[in-house]
This record gives sequence, structure tokens and C-alpha cells, in this order.
Amino acid sequence: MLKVGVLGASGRMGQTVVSALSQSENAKLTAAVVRAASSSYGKKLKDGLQYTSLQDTNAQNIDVLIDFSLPEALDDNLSFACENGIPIVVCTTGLDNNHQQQLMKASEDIPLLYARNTSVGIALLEQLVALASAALSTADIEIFEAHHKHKKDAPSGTAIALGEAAAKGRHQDWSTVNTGVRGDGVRQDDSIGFSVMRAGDIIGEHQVTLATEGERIELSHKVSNRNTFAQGAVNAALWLQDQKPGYYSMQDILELNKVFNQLLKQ
Ligand SMILES: NC(=O)C1=CN([C@@H]2O[C@H](COP(=O)(O)OP(=O)(O)OC[C@H]3O[C@@H](n4cnc5c(N)ncnc54)[C@H](OP(=O)(O)O)[C@@H]3O)[C@@H](O)[C@H]2O)C=CC1
Ligand SMILES: O=C(O)C1=N[C@H](C(=O)O)C[C@H](O)C1
Repeated sequence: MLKVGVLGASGRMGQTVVSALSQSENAKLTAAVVRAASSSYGKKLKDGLQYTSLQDTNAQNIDVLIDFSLPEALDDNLSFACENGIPIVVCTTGLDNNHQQQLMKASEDIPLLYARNTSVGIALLEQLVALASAALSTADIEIFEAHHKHKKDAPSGTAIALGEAAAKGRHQDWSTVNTGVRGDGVRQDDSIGFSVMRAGDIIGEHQVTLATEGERIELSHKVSNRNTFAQGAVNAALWLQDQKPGYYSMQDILELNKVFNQLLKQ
């Protein structure tokens, strides 16, 4: 039975992962970590555990960490994982270039899987977007995303991952085509822009549009239950426990590259 520590355990996603683990046959919760200043700190969970901070968490009792906290916690979370040699699935979004470098550095010492979206559907959508972008090499590409009103970062990590997949499909450098959230002004050729909605309790919706004169393709994905993300994260943790130190993604678990390469050869 895999012993899992959840970072950001009191949050929307943290609580959903705790609940998914309580029903899993292969993995169980052994640490629920929050800030020492959190209103949840010290409170009891259903199964006799209580919320701890990183400082009083017993690392010996954790095989893999799942991080659904916020960017400001990444540094401490990675230090804890590296110091104790614990593989980590990082699901936090809104990370900057400095955070990305921290992920790469930590992955030299421990197995690290970074997933801005742990659903199977988005892993597949990334491949479909790369393929469509390559095939329709002159189409204008725009990305729309909608999330609940509490979400802090925009555009979403998933929207950015889809933009990167579109750029990769055309062998473009993402930093030169990424236009961010679109505002005033005429569209530049090759630019990839985002539009963002924040409203109510929308869990997560993404749409990539590829438009040419006279027609357009819309590739979209909608999540209706946070358990989709939680199950994906638990599956990632189960997979990661057996890996060597390195930087992994959901694509590695699902082996979609292999499926697509075989398909394209036919
Ligand atoms: N990869 C994926 O598939 C998905 C990723 N996400 C991402 O996961 C993250 C969490 O989302 P969500 O659960 O909705 O957010 P919440 O705001 O509900 O939860 C955030 C958690 O982080 C904790 N936290 C806040 N500040 C700090 C800090 N400075 N140090 C340590 N912990 C802190 C909070 O605990 P407390 O305030 O009690 O201390 C809480 O447990 C976001 O980045 C989101 O984009 C979300 C859904 C899916
Ligand atoms: O904050 C959220 O809720 C979500 N965040 C992730 C992101 O930024 O892409 C994934 C998902 O869409 C939900």
C-alpha cells in the first residue's frame, strides 16, 4: 500500500485527494500537510490523522508526496522532498521561470512529475492540439479557459500547456508566439492568445480554436468533478514510486507519444 503525503491538504484539491485516497485499494493517506498558520493546522481528519505542517511531518511515513498547494509553498515543499528522498507529484500552477528551474533542479535528485492538469483528457488533448497545429500550419490559434471565481492564476496552467503543445506542433519557440491574455490591437500572424473567464463554481474548461478563412476547428475539454484530477494525481503517485530520479509528465504515464507515433506510421 503506497503511503501518500498530501501538501495543501486543506484546499479544494487537497481535500479531494484525501477523499480519493480513503477509497483507494493501492494507496493511503499518511500525512496531510498545511501551513503552520493555517486554520486547519492541528485539526483532526476522519481516520485519526491530523493536519501537520512540514516542520512536524514524519517523512519516514511517506513514500510519495502529492502537491496541490500554491506557488509560494513550492520552495519548502521541494526542499522537504529532496532532503528526505521522497518522489513528488507537483500539481500546482501559476509557477514562474524560477519555480520551473527549481523543479528541474529537484528532479536531479528525486523522481518528480509535474502536471498542470492530471486528467487523462488533457494529456490526450495536448497531443491532438500538436497534431492539428502541425497539420493546419497557417491556422490562427486561440485558447479559451474558464474556471471558478476563487482561482488565482490566469491563464490557467493547462491553457499554457496547450499553447506550448500548439507551438511545438509547428516547431515554434513558445516564448516568441505566446501573446498572453489578449487585449487591444490587431492579431499578429503566428501569435497564440488567451481569453479567460472566472465565474461561479466552474471546475475547469479549455478550448483551443484553429481558424482559417471560412472554417475553424474547436478542440475542447470540460471537467465536471474534481475527482478526475485527484484520481489522476493518485495514479501519477503510484507510477512515480518506481521511477529513477528525473523529470516526468502525464505523457510518460499514459505513453501517448508511443500511440501517436504508431498511428502516424500507418
Ligand atoms: N494539476 C491539476 O490537475 C490541478 C491543479 N490545480 C492547482 O492546484 C493548486 C491548488 O488549487 P486549489 O485546491 O483549488 O486551491 P486552494 O486555495 O483551495 O488550496 C490551496 C492549499 O494551499 C495551502 N496554502 C496556501 N498558502 C500556502 C503557503 N504559503 N504555504 C503552504 N501552503 C499554502 C492552503 O492551505 P491553508 O490556507 O489552509 O494553509 C490550501 O491547502 C492551484 O495552483 C491550482 O491551479 C487545481 C486543480 C487541478
Ligand atoms: O485552479 C484550478 O481549479 C485548476 N487549475 C489547473 C490549471 O490551472 O490548469 C487545472 C484545472 O483546470 C483546475
